[in-house]
Amino acid sequence: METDFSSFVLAAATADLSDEPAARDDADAVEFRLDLATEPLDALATYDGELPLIATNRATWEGGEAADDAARLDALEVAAEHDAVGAIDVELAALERGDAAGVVDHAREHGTAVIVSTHDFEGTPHRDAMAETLSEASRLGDVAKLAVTAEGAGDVLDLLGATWAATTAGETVATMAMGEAGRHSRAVAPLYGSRIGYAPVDPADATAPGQYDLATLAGLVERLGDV
Ligand SMILES: O=C1C[C@@](O)(C(=O)O)C[C@@H](O)[C@@H]1O
Repeated sequence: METDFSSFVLAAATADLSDEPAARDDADAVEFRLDLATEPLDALATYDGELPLIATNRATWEGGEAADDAARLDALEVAAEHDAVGAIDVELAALERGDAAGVVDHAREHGTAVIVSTHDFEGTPHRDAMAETLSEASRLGDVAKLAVTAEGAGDVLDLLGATWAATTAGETVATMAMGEAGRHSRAVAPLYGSRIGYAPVDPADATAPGQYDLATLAGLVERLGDV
């Protein structure tokens, strides 16, 4: 069933679907990193957990481990057909290169939401550039996701500003600043409109720099949301 991103979705990010029972108390979904898993399609085929899945098969050129070939996108298509998969994640760069349009169409035919993502592992782009990236991604998918690398609090402010501006313009976005300086963005970005947070069940299994563990992020988001 298509995942609804009209309110915040906390995703337990993992390469191992056997994490799902441990994530149930705190997460709304599981992000299954196919690129980090062994035999991911077998794991998907036998998945019988309660939480809906977000299927991601991140290419090496975007910080993941999947080879840049047709098999990467084929696996995402297979994932999109699975009932438990409520959303797939496709890189904006793959869509701009013209590789991934078929995956998006396929997901839509199967009632699966599409997250269009961009990662900057070097820094935080200028606010105008972030705004442009988010609006282009939201034109192509259901959620526009932008993960940047913050070097200081100013970078986080820029990201939060871009998040709020996009949200008030009617875009559905998910944003986070990677790295130590950006860590708190993961807790506060939902207050500015970010609709997805990612956290590993076990901090040793982080899928990006600066992530909180799942229970910590769930607690922070909940308490900040109460104000
Ligand atoms: O794109 C994202 C966001 C992320 O990079 C993060 O910073 O939490 C973690 C990834 O697993 C996920 O696919």
